[in-house]
Amino acid sequence: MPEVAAPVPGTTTIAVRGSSPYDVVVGEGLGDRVLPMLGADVRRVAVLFPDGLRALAEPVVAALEGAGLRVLELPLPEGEDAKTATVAVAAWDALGEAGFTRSDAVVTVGGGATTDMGGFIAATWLRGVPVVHVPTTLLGMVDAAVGGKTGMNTAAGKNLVGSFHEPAGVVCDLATLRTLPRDELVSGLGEVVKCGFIADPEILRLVESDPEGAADPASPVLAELVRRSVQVKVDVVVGDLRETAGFAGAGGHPGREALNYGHTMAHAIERAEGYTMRHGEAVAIGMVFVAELARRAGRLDDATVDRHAATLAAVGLPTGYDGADPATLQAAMKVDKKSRGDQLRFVVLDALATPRILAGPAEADLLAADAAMRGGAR
Ligand SMILES: NC(=O)c1ccc[n+]([C@@H]2O[C@H](COP(=O)([O-])OP(=O)(O)OC[C@H]3O[C@@H](n4cnc5c(N)ncnc54)[C@H](O)[C@@H]3O)[C@@H](O)[C@H]2O)c1
Ligand SMILES: O=C(O)C(=O)C[C@@H](O)[C@H](O)[C@H](O)COP(=O)(O)O
Ligand SMILES: [Zn+2]
Repeated sequence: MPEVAAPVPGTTTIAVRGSSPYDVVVGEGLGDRVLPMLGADVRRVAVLFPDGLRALAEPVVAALEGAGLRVLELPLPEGEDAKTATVAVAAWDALGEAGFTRSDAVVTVGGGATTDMGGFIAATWLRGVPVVHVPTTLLGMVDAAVGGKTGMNTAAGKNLVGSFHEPAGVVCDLATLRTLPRDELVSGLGEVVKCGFIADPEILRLVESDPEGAADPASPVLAELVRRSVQVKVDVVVGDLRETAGFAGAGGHPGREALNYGHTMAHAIERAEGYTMRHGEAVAIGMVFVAELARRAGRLDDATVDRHAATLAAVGLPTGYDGADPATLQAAMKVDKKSRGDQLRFVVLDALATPRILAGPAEADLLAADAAMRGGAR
């Protein structure tokens, strides 16, 4: 039985109390927290990481080997290049060759692309083996590693193949953010700001009052933003893991779909740009677009709409896009998972922290919001 690690001072544990409960720990120097999360029966672990992040994966590998587990290292391509069927097949082949069984597990070390793909491989191997995520980007910590959405892209679009597979635990070691390039950290702030708009306005206040601290891995402001954003995500997913509440009409709140705020347009832009734009940057633009759409549809007040671009720009996120034409973006949005038949469905705000669904918006409103998006700063 692995020993339970003593709490490190300054470490926060956020319990995810769903049908498969697990903890998200946030703090510094948490390398020893992975082992106890794996469970007592695990004999062998596949550690998946982008090849360029070997230095961050090695201490995790050493800790597992030091505890007597056998480790299979599986390097993945960088970033979005990992989220392909070819990479999934190669990983399944490697697990098969090594004879991985249900007493074995997966650990991911990397950004959201790595946790998405590693989570998908864990979800599909033998119909599901345990996975512990060690996110090393801000975006991975506050969003991708938590909540069990896993997946990859196909030629038709972003995240179109995947599954819900909750992790056995998530270790957010803030020390890993020190090597993260600033642009990647700022990209993660796109999802942080999203959490502020859909659920926790204190996040917006913290970002607006100290945008420098928000982007500084050594700042207590960033640590507080991580804790608050994880809490937002946890609160949403425990109520609607499989994203079905929006259709049950749960008091108008769209359930897990709320976390998709800004993502309908973001995923369309990412696809149009061949996945070269960072996800959090695309989400920032997507939120500006959908706030404008909500204004045009008479759903959201001017001050809250304008706050989107102001807050995002304060941390250096883009607020406009003038690439692919409106028809191309609209066609890409049609394959979004929120669509039903030919009808586009968007998460909009009716007020701050009041996410709701806007189904089948008027074509004139879509075009006006698109035009407004093209006027923003990149
Ligand atoms: N499953 C979900 O709920 C969910 C939520 C949000 C986003 N996502 C997905 O997450 C992905 C984006 O994740 P991301 O923004 O973390 O990007 P990413 O995983 O592509 O990582 C960005 C880059 O940073 C590098 N990197 C990671 N950690 C580092 C570190 N500590 N030091 C130096 N370099 C480091 C990576 O190798 C990569 O090159 C997208 O595919 C998105 O769809 C999933
Ligand atoms: O966890 C969720 O649910 C989210 O929607 C979080 C998003 O930030 C994330 O980008 C997610 O992968 C998008 O989901 P998708 O179902 O539109 O692929
Ligand atoms: Zn996202």
